[in-house]
Amino acid sequence: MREDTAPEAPRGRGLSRRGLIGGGVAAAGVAGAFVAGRASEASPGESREGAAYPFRGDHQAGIVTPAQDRLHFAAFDVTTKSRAQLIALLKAWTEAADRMTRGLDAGAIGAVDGDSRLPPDDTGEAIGLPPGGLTITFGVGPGLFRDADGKDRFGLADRQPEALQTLPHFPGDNLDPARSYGDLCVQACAEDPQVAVHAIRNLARIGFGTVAVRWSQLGFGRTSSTSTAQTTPRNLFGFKDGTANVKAQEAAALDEHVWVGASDDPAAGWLAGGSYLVARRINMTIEVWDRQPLGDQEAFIGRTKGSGAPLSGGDEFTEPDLAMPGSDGPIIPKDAHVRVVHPDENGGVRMLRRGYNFVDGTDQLGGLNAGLFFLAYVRDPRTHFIPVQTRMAKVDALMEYLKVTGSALFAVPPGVKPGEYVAQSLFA
Ligand SMILES: C=CC1=C(C)c2cc3[nH]c(cc4nc(cc5[nH]c(cc1n2)c(C)c5CCC(=O)O)C(CCC(=O)O)=C4C)c(C)c3C=C
Ligand SMILES: [Fe+2]
Repeated sequence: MREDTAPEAPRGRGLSRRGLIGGGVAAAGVAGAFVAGRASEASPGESREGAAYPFRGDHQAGIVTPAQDRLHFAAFDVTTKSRAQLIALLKAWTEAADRMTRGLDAGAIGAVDGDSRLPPDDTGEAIGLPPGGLTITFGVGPGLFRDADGKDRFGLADRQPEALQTLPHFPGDNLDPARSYGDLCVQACAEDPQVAVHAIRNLARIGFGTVAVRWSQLGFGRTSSTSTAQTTPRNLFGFKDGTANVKAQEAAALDEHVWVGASDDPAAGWLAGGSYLVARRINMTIEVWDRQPLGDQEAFIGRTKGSGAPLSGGDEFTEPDLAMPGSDGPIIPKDAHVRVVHPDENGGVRMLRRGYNFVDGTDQLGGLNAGLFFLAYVRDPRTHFIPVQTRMAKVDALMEYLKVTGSALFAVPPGVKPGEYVAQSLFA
């Protein structure tokens, strides 16, 4: 077995590296901050195929990191009863994730250099590919703490955050349990779908016998910007999405709305510097939407389809004027999405959205099985998500075109410091 002694300076393909040509990847720094763009002239705030983001830092990468174009998200059930085995898995996942985000093979031996009588410690489909801006973000679900009968599973029950509970049933929810919940989650984002899939596949492989994939979701065409340097992408309704998102540059807003504070929950001090991740698989009835007049589509959203400007005027980044009168009530209708979810109508709360479009083939009627895989990071789902979602489900004009088929909530531990493993503070 060969040791990979210099992971920061990989030694070529067979040397457990995938596609490194030159340049370097810094070993330390803020997780998710831009480190190096080898294949391109990427600048801070932009995400490119050659980019590599440090896995370790104060916060996990993949939250404020400029949203990459591709997603593979997986939720896992923990199948072991052993706390030691669970911790061993988290250590192994940490090591593999750290390596893969550098563009290295998941294991030190690699996909093709090992003993031919043994399975390789990397699956090989990312051979030759650059790091692809890969970030891997881990979360823990309510089921990790207590089983369905409320029994403590791993001696963690007294550390379960108050806010980490199964989300309530909302009007419009049509949940498939096979697309919902989970004890652990992994969000892999990259510019190349093969890099994201490779990451999830190898983590699932490493977890064999300890965890089992419960559900997973592929996504494309990020439906949010998380950096002011990014242009705003479009969702499958054709509208710019992410304009008013919380962005990486808004340090005060991140502290107020995204990062869990040290005194937020006395039982869950381990989560300080982390966040909560809401995942909702939202099917969109594309074909019905496509038959709506342009003016109606814009009224449902509250913004113009072309520029993304609010119906009250200005450009994309002009604040909506919710009081401006129109010919029949306010110019931004009372049930328009941007009004219903606007902070001014929701006690000032904001969220960091990081969703992706999905198309999972066609349904039985020949319609696209498509929609938005909604991901949002919030400081507390009880204040920052549940009330907004409740209001949306009751009054939002968009709801007629949406069906929520999957739902999950995870606590996302703080960043992994050098020498630590992911979620170490939970087990300390
Ligand atoms: C409960 C939270 C939200 C869900 C669920 C949700 C679903 C959803 N949204 C769109 C399209 C757009 N959303 C936009 C803005 C926006 N959406 C939410 C929350 C949820 N959306 C918030 C908090 C905001 C920002 C509001 C603000 O601060 O002004 C927009 C406008 C552009 C933008 O600001 O991003 C669009 C378009 C769809 C299609 C959808 C479900 C499939
Ligand atoms: Fe929205």
